[in-house]
Amino acid sequence: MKNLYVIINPQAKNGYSKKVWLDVEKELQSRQIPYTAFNTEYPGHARELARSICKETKHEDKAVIVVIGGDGTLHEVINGTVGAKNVSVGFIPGGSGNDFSRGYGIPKNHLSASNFLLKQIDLQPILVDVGEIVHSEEKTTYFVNNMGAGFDALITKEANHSKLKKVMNRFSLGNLIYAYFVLKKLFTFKRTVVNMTIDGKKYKFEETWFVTVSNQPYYGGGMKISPKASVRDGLLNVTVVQNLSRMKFLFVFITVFWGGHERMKEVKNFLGKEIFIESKDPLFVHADGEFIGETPVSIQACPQVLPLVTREIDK
Ligand SMILES: Nc1ncnc2c1ncn2[C@@H]1O[C@H](COP(=O)(O)OP(=O)(O)OP(=O)(O)O)[C@@H](O)[C@H]1O
Repeated sequence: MKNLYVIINPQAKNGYSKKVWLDVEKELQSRQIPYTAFNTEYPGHARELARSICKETKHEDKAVIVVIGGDGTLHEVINGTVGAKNVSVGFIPGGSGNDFSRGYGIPKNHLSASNFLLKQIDLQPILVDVGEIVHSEEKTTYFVNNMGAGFDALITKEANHSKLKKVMNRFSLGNLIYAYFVLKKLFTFKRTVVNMTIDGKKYKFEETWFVTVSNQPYYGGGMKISPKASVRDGLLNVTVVQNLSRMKFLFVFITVFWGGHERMKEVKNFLGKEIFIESKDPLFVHADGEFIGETPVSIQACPQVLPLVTREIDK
C-alpha cells in the first residue's frame, strides 16, 4: 500500500471535522492500515505540511495525502503539492461547503468517502486540471474549484471573517451566511469596468458585478456557476455578470443555484486557457473561496497536473 498521510483541519465546520477524523481513524485501525496524521494549527499550515510531506517523500515511489476538512483546507494542500508527481491527493469532506466533493465525484458522506478512498487508494490516480493565478509581486496561487473577482470575492471575504459563520455552522446553516452578505452588500457594491484578455482576444465589460473562472461547475456551497465546466478538458470556463440593476442582479444570483443564469443576456460565458483580468477600480479576488488579494491577475489552465484519488471523471 502507498504511504498514507492525513492532514486534518480540526477547525473546519466548527470542529465537525474532528468527529470525521475519529471515524476515519477507527476505520484505518480496524483495517490495520498504517498512517501518519497531522492536525493543522493555523491558517496556511496545511500548505506547509503538504510541502514538507512532498519534500520528504520525493525519493519514495508513491504517497497519498488525505485531506479532512473543507474546501479551504483542500485548497491549501493543493498549493503545497502541485508539481509533486509522486504524491496524490484524496479528500474526505469535513467542512461546510463541499463544492470540491460535488465537482470531483467524491461521496459527500464522510464514511462513504473514506470507504471509497480506501478502495481506490492503490489504483492509478486520475489526473485533473488546476488553475494557476499570478497576482501581485509575482505571487502564485493554484485553485481547484474556481477563482473570482468582484462581488463574489467581497462576499467570500466578509463571510470568512464573520463570527456569524461560526454561529450558523453550529446549526448546520453555514451556507446561509453567504445569502446574508449578498443582501447586506447588494446596495453598496460599486460596479466597475473590467478589461479582460482571453487567449489573446480583448474584451471590455462595463458595470461589472463579478467575473468567475471555473475549473468545475460548483461554487458557494452548491451553486452551479458554470454547469458545463470539466476538470479534465484542459480549459477554464469564464462567467462575466455585468450591466444589471441591483434587483435584477439579485434575481440572477438566485438562478445560479440551478444554473439558470447562463441563459440571461447580461451573463457572458467564455472558454479559455490564458486569462487576464484588470479593472478600473481594484476588485477583491478569491481562489477556491479564500480571499487572496486584488485585481489585476493573470490566470492559466494547467491541464491534468494533479493526481487525485477519485473515480474516472468524464472529459
Ligand atoms: N487550526 C486552525 N485554526 C484556525 N483556522 C484554521 C486552522 N487550520 C486551518 N484553518 C483555516 O480554516 C479555514 C477554513 O477551513 P475549511 O475551508 O477547510 O473549512 P470550512 O470553512 O468549514 O469549509 P468550507 O470551505 O468547505 O466551507 C481555512 O482558511 C484554513 O486556513
